[in-house]
Amino acid sequence: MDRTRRPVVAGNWKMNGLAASVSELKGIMAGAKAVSGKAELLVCPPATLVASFAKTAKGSTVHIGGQTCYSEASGAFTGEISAEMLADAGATHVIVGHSERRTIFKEKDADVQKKALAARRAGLISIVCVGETKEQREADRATIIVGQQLTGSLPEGAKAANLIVAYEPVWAIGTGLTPTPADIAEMHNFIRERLAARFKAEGEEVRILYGGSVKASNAAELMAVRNVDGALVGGASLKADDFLGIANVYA
Ligand SMILES: O=C(CO)COP(=O)(O)O
Repeated sequence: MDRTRRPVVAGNWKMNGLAASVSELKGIMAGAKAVSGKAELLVCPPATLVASFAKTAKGSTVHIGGQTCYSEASGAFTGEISAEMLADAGATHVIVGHSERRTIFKEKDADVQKKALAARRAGLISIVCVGETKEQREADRATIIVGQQLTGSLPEGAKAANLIVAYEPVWAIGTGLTPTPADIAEMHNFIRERLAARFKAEGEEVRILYGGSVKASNAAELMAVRNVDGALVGGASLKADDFLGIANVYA
């Protein structure tokens, strides 16, 4: 397993979770001790829970993040939440450019890049998501698409301390399907090369997460792939036991 970079196991709760879900966060905090020192744990609940979760997790080894942010710091943008607001609520990270944001909310690479820059302005670490659709992979265009997304979405001058990349093939999200370890290795190596070409030494240090149907039963195999520096987990992050089953790969 590649341990030159500190792994991150991140949970993206998507539009799931109510106040009572703090019990799952507490369960994650209790189990986090086994992996602390070896991997970073991050929970990204819906925006309504960021402040309370950050308060609950304060002093623990579990970080709290947002799932998106707007590029402006404040103003007449009804319904939006800025990176500064997430930071003020206690978040340390924010996911940007998730495929659901790109598809359902029509976010373009340029929007994602602005959000990543906003995250940096606010002192947050951005997790920039990229990934191809099934049709694009079948047409042998997966690396072309991911290359374009990286070019358009990553902020200039990124440092490993404020950027994480997540490779999430759209067809693997919530489907139970995953690429083969060989396909993941090929894509993560490609992303690493692009990061190194653009950000030089910093690009070698940026963590590259894999996301898409990660669960406890496949985590060991997927996390063992070269240049896979952790996981971005959807469905299996909602229950503490499931999430810890993945994180424990690094225990
Ligand atoms: O979209 C994801 C994480 O951001 C992955 O979701 P699943 O783990 O449910 O496939």
